[in-house]
Amino acid sequence: MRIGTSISTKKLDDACINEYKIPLILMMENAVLSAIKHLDINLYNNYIVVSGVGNNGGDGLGIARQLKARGKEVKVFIVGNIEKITPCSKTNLEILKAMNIPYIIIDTKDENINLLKKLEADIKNSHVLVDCIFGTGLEREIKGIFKDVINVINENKNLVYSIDVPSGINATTGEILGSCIKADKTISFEFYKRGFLKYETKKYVGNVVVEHIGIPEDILKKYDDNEYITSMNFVKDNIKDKNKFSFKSDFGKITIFAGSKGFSGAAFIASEAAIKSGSGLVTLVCDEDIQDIISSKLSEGMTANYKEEDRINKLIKTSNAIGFGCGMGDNETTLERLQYVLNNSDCPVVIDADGLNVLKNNISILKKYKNRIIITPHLGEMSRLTGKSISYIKGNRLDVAKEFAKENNIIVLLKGYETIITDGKVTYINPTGNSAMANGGMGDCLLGMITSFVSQGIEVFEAVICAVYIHGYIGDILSKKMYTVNATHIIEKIPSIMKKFNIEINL
Ligand SMILES: NC(=O)C1=CN([C@@H]2O[C@H](COP(=O)(O)OP(=O)(O)OC[C@H]3O[C@@H](n4cnc5c(N)ncnc54)[C@H](O)[C@@H]3O)[C@@H](O)[C@H]2O)[C@H](O)CC1
Ligand SMILES: [K+]
Repeated sequence: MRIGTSISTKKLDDACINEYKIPLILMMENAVLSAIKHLDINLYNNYIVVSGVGNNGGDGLGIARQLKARGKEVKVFIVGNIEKITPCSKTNLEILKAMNIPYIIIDTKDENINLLKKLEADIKNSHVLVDCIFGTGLEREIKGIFKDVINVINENKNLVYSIDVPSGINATTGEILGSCIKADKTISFEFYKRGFLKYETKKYVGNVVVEHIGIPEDILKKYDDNEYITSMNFVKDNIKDKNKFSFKSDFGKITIFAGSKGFSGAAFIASEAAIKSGSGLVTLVCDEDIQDIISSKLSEGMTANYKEEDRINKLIKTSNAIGFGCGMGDNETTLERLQYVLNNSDCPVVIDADGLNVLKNNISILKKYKNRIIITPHLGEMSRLTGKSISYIKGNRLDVAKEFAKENNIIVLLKGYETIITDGKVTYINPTGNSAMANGGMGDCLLGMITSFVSQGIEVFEAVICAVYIHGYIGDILSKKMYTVNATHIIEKIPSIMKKFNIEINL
């Protein structure tokens, strides 16, 4: 699914009108019919539509007409300077008049206390309010009567469904411009709006659905911002099929550097996750004093310790992918080991945890190893790497991740709700995963999965995207029945869920 901004929406509109001669009113009607599908008309009978005077308002007037045509009770409020109504909205208003659908204008010029009271009373007698005050055209702080109307809706709300965006959100940045509708559901058109990715907007957007409104694919491609939400089909298309002539070397030989005294669990989880994700040969390199404990648990994996220099050199040279960092310790030795691995390998290297901690004052070393490093920081690690505060990164996650990836020629996976995966040019947002998974070991499991996926012949960037998706997808399935989902629960499920993704494409 594509992510877009107010600017991309405007570009699409212009291209449809000018290049493809598609009249705006036609796209508006497509938007109206798409929205109707999500207004739960089988459940409810009384609707209120609150429209502005822009095209988002026009969508609302069309929705009111279509609801009426389906036998629903509809009351319409139009807020704003009616003289400034856009041509398409005006057309829809004329049709409403002709159909004798009642509407009330709350004009910016008038004294409106009584009308606000009327709105409040009508909301109380309705089932659903459809919010069409502002869409992607919102451009400044909301004040006066607009703010009053939004407050009345928020204070008296029954169910609120917002069209395209909850009125009050800047669709591009996610900034709340003074006041904003708190929607239960947002029915957005063509793009998942970039602004919805900002954590602070989650309480305003509710559930988001994105609907197509008939914009030709050529135009969408032409104005693509290269930012997407990962879809299940993307993952299915990229999971490799195992054919009957395969050998274990075809499915990725990997080495994982992880663990130290007191942190053997991290090493075990990362290695086990890699084995269960389908790597043919997994070797864990760890400190000698934890090697035996891990060996006894890791039935299908091999282990080596740092004293076995020749073996390690061979492993580094022959691996299809290397995972590095979980539970290794934030110290000089870890940094030396990381540099050794990077200097002597030429496969993709996935770096997490202490592998990232030791990089915090040594970022420049990444630049030497073009296009084959994947870092997987959470917000705290990203803050240490970039020197930017956690709150700044939280508010600008997409841009911070993209900039860092571009600057250092690496793939950045910024963990969190809606994990970001970017190489600086193309960006994917992961929609799977949940808070039941927020516990120790989950990052180690993800490192193992990513390293394994990368080793199996899927393009590196795509492999990372798929691993993150499946990791969260398993968590989502398990969390339906489990209050807490641990890394070991995820690991157990990897083979059967991967099969599910794989079978469905081969049916
Ligand atoms: N291709 C598509 O995606 C289509 C989208 N449609 C819908 O159209 C809106 C965007 O419409 P637009 O007319 O550009 O903007 P708005 O309706 O959001 O409102 C603009 C309107 O409001 C005024 N304004 C802006 N900020 C403020 C403010 N803070 N206070 C008061 N007034 C403000 C501005 O001056 C304009 O008058 C999109 O979201 C979709 O819902 C169409 O359906 C066609 C296809
Ligand atoms: K809206």
